[in-house]
Amino acid sequence: MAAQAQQETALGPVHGSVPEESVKDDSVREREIGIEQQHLDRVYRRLEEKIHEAEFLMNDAAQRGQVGTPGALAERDAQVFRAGIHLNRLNNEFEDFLFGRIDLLPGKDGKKGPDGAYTAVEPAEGAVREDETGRHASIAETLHIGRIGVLDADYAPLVIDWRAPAAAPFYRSTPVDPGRVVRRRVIRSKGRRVLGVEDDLMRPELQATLDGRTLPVVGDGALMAALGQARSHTMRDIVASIQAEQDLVIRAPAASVTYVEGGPGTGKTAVALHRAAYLLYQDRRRYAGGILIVSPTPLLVAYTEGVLPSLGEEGQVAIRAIGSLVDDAEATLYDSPAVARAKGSYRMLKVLRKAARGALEAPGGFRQGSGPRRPERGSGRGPAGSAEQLAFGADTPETPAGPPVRLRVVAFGRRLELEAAELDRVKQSALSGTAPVNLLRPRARKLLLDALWAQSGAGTRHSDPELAAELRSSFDEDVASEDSFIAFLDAWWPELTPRGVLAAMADERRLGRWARRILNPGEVRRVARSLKRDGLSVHDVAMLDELQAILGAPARPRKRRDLDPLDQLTGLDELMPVREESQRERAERLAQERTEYAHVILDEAQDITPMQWRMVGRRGRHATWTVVGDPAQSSWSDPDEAAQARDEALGSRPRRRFTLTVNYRNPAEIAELAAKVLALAMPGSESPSAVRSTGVAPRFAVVKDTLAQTVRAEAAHLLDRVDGTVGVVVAMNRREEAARWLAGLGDRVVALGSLEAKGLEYDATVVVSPAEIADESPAGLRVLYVALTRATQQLTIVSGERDEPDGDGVPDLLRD
Ligand SMILES: Nc1ncnc2c1ncn2[C@@H]1O[C@H](COP(=O)(O)OP(=O)(O)OP(=O)(O)O)[C@@H](O)[C@H]1O
Repeated sequence: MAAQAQQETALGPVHGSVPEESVKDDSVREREIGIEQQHLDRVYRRLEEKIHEAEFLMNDAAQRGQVGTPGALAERDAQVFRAGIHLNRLNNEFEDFLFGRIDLLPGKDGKKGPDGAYTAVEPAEGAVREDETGRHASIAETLHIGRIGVLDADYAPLVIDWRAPAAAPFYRSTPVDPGRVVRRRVIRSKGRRVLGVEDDLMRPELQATLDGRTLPVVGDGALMAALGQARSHTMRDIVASIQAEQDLVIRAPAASVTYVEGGPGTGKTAVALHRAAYLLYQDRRRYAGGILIVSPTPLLVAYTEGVLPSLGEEGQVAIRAIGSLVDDAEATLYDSPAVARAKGSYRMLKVLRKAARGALEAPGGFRQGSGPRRPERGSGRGPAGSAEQLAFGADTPETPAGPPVRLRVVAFGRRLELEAAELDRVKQSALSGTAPVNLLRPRARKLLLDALWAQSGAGTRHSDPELAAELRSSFDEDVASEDSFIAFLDAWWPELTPRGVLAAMADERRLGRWARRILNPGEVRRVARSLKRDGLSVHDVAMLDELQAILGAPARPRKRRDLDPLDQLTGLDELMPVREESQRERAERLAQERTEYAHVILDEAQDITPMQWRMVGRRGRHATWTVVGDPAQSSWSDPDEAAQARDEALGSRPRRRFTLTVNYRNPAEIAELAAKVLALAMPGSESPSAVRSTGVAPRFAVVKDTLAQTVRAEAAHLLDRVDGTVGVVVAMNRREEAARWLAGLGDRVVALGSLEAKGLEYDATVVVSPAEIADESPAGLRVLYVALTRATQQLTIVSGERDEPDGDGVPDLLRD
C-alpha cells in the first residue's frame, strides 16, 4: 500500500490498512469486480422495470385525462407529475451510479442523531469470536451505496442513497472508530460496466468471512485512487471518498449557521457542494425556497457547477459568482487594490446614501444611464412639456441635464408658479422622510400640490370644511393630470436607478461633495475614474445592490381597469381588485422574490468585503447558512471590518464551527513550501497536513532571456510531465501578456491572475514572481499563499530580479 497515505485525521487515519498479498492478486480483483458487476446488473434490471412502470403510469394518466371529470383530471396531473420526476431521474445515466459498499458485522445501529447519521453503531455482543488462532467474525449484512436509492420489488434496498442515514457509516467509519464496518469498498464503474474496486479494511485485526469465505481486500484504498487522478477543467464530485471529518460538515443540521474553516485543499468547496445536495435530500420542501451558492469568481463557478448535476441535484440550487448576484449585472473588471478598498468598505455605504439623495438635489443634475453604462428603465428620461411651462437646463448628452428651476401650471384659470427657492424647500422637506428615495416621490408630489394650493388662495374661499375639501380634491386632480405637471415631476424628482446614481458618481467633483470627510481626495479621484470605465467591477455590483436598497423600487401608480358596464350594473366591479399587475410589475416582483433563498452557502467567505456581506445578507435574511473560508487566504485588507459585516449579516443565529485539517490537494513537498509563506503572512497559524507525497520537489527557475520565454518553457516542461492541466499564475497586471506568452501551447494550459486563482486547482502550476504577487496589495502575501497551493502534483517557481533568487534560484520570500 502507499505508505504516505497513512495520514491521521481528527477521527483517525484517512483510510484503513490493506494486506499486501491481496492487493497484488489479479484473480481476486477480477472475481470481486465480477461480483459487483452482478449486483450492478441486478440494479439496472430493476431500474428498467421502474422505467417501464413510470411509462405505464404516464400512458395511463393520459387516458384518464380523456375521461374529463375534474377529479380524474387532478389525479392525472398528479400522476403525470410524479411519473415525470421518476422517469427523469431514472433516465439520467450517471457515471458511477453505484459507487460504494460496506460489509457489516451483526448488530443494530443506534438512534438517528441530529445530523441524520446513526449513533452507537457498535457490533452486537458475540459478533466477534476469539480462539487461539485469532479473532473471527462473519459478515452479517452488506449495503451498496449510490447516487440515488433503488429498492427491489420486495422493497429491500438494492442501493442506498448516499445521503440516507444508513449510508453514513460508509463515510464515518475509520480504523480507529470502525463501528460495525469491516470492509469499505469503492466501486468504479462507467455506464453499466464495473471497472474496478478499491477496498479499505476498517478492522484489520479481524479474520472476517463472508458466506463462509475469507473476506478479500483489493486495491490501495479509494482516497489515494481518487487523489491520484489527473485534473481537468471541471471539478469532480467526491461522493465515493468523502472523509469522516468532511462528512460531519455535510450532514450538520441546518438549523443555524454552519461555519467551516480549513486550509487550502481541505475540501471546503467540495464539502459545500455536497452539503447542498444533502440538505435538499433531507428536506426538499424546506429548501424549495432555493439554495444559493456564492463563489468568488466566474472561473470557480465554471469549475464547480458540474458537481451538483452529477449528484442528481440542480433545479433548486443557484451557483452565482459574487459579481453576478444582481440581475442584469455581470462584473467583468477588476479594481486596483486601493479602489477595491474604498468601494468595499463600510465607508462606501455612507457615500452611497449621500449620493442617492444628492442625485436628486444635484445642482446641474445628471443624466441617468448616460456614460458608458447600459441604460436601465427610467434612465435618460428627459423632461417633457413646453419650454414655457418648464424651465430647466439644456438636455443633451454632452451637457448634463439640470433639474427644473421653476414650475408653472394653470389651475382654476390662474397661473401658478413655484420658484427655485420654494422648490428647494419642498424638496428638502420631502427628503427629510426616512423612506427610500424613490418611495418619497408621492410625498414630494403631495407637498408640491400643497404649495400650489396655498398660492392659489382657493383654500380661503369656503369656510365649510366639506366644500373646501371637495374643492381641494378637484384642484389636485386638475393639476396632477396636467401634462406640464407630470413632466415637471419626472424631471424634478426622477425615478432614480442604481446605475444612474453610479454613473453620477463618476463625476469627480460631484463624488467629492458626496464623499466629503469619508474618502480622501486620492480615493475620490480613483473611484470616480474607475466608474467611467465601460463595464462593471465586482465591487460595483455590491454598490448597485446597495443602491437598489437605498433607492427602493418606485411606487407604481394604480391603474384602473377599464370598467365593464355589466360589472357596473351588477356592482361586481366593487368586488374586483382595482389594481391589475402589469407584466413588468410581475416580472419585477418575481425577480425580487428570487433574490431571497432558504439556504445560503458562501464559499471563500474570507474575501467578502463589508459591502458584499450586505449584498449576500439581503439574499439570506430568513435563511440558514453554510459559511466556508480560510482567513489565511484572505485578499481583503481589513479582516476586522469584514468580521463586523459578517456578524451583521448573520445576526444572532447560533453558529456551529467545524475545522477541516487535511490537505487533499497538495503533495507534502508543495505544502511545506507554501507553509513558509503562511508563516510570513499569518505568523502562528497552522497549515493543514498533506495527505500524500509525490517525491517531486518544487522546481525553481530564474529568468534567462526574457520572462516570457522562461515562463513559456517552464509551462511546456510541465505539460510534458503531467496528464492534466497546467495553470500559470501571475500578478494581476500581467494577466493579458501571460496569455500571449502561452499562445499555441494548447488548451491544457491557462494563464490567470493571482486573484483569479482562488479555489481552482491544476495538476501543475507555474507561479511567476512571488515578489510581484506579494507586493500587489496589502494582502499580497496571503494571495501568494493561495497561488502556491493550487497544484496537485508539481509546482515551478519562476523568479525575476525583484525576487532576489539565491544560487539555486530560490526567491527571497521562499527561503528558510
Ligand atoms: N474526500 C475526498 N476525496 C477525494 N478528493 C477530495 C476529498 N476531499 C477533497 N478532495 C479533493 O481535494 C481538492 C481540494 O478540494 P477543495 O477545492 O474543495 O478544497 P478547498 O478547501 O476548497 O481549497 P481552497 O481553500 O484552496 O479553495 C479537490 O480536488 C477535491 O476534489
